[in-house]
Amino acid sequence: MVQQSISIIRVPFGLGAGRPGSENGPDSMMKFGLVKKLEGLGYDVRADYNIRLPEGIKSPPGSKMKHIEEVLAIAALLGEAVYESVEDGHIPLVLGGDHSIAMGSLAGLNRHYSNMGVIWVDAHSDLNTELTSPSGNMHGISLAVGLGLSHIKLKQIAEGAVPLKAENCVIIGARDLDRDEKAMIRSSGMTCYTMHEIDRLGIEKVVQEALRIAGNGTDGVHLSFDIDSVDPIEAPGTGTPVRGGLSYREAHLLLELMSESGRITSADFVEVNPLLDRNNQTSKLAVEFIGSLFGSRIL
Ligand SMILES: NC(=[NH2+])NCCC[C@H](N)C(=O)O
Ligand SMILES: [Mn+2]
Ligand SMILES: [Mn+2]
Repeated sequence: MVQQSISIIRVPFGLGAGRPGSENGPDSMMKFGLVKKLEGLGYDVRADYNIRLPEGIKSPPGSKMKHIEEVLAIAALLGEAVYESVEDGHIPLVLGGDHSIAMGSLAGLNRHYSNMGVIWVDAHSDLNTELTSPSGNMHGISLAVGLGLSHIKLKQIAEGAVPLKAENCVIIGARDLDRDEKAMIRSSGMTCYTMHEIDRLGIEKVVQEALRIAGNGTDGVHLSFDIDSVDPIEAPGTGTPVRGGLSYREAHLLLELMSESGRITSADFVEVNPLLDRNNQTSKLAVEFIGSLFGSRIL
């Protein structure tokens, strides 16, 4: 990380997911010592943003994509908060909430950075569009929105935001891709390290390559970390778990390497669902992982 002050942005919003609970993620991560952990690592921590849905926003029933108005309202408010905090010189740390909120992070950051790279750590690719989504859940389209592949554009969320360049985007940890998402990955020119590549190359090589690709010629690198990238044995508290994910150590090493690189300029931690968790294992794990991203080490 390049700066010394972190702005925690809580987004207690879960309507982009198919099942409730991720709206409790931010409070749960805060409860399990996130601020203390970051302060212990030497950061000045502020947690003054809490992004809530304004009253009266409700999508009309019957549309294919569910809760689209709510998702867009949250994204606009989050975009403002992220932009403000990065302009003020803080590192934005966005706590979800479901992964649809990443649209807001990407849009807001895009107003500050002129050419941003993105590393998307996820069991999924979130590259459906409103035309291809099998579920109608908005958390499955957020990266597509970032890349300008959806009808929803970043510039409707934050004025002046331009789409990400696919060649600066990298997915790590994918193992559950819908048919049209696979085609999208192939045709878009982005890089996707599925679990297969992680098995073959090792997580260290994959992360070094990802940092090189997302960092090449870019003026910022955003990490969007979906906790379902991690194996459900370690992270059961999430709405769309998929077996065969990152091990506990692989996830830590990934974040330690990102920290060491000094290239990550903002992050989302999303899809922690305390309602589905076992003894708060997943919330506690997320706090540990955020620690690794911000410099916590074994020795
Ligand atoms: N952020 C997530 N957990 N996304 C899960 C997406 C699952 C599936 N691909 C869909 O479009 O509905
Ligand atoms: Mn996701
Ligand atoms: Mn996911």
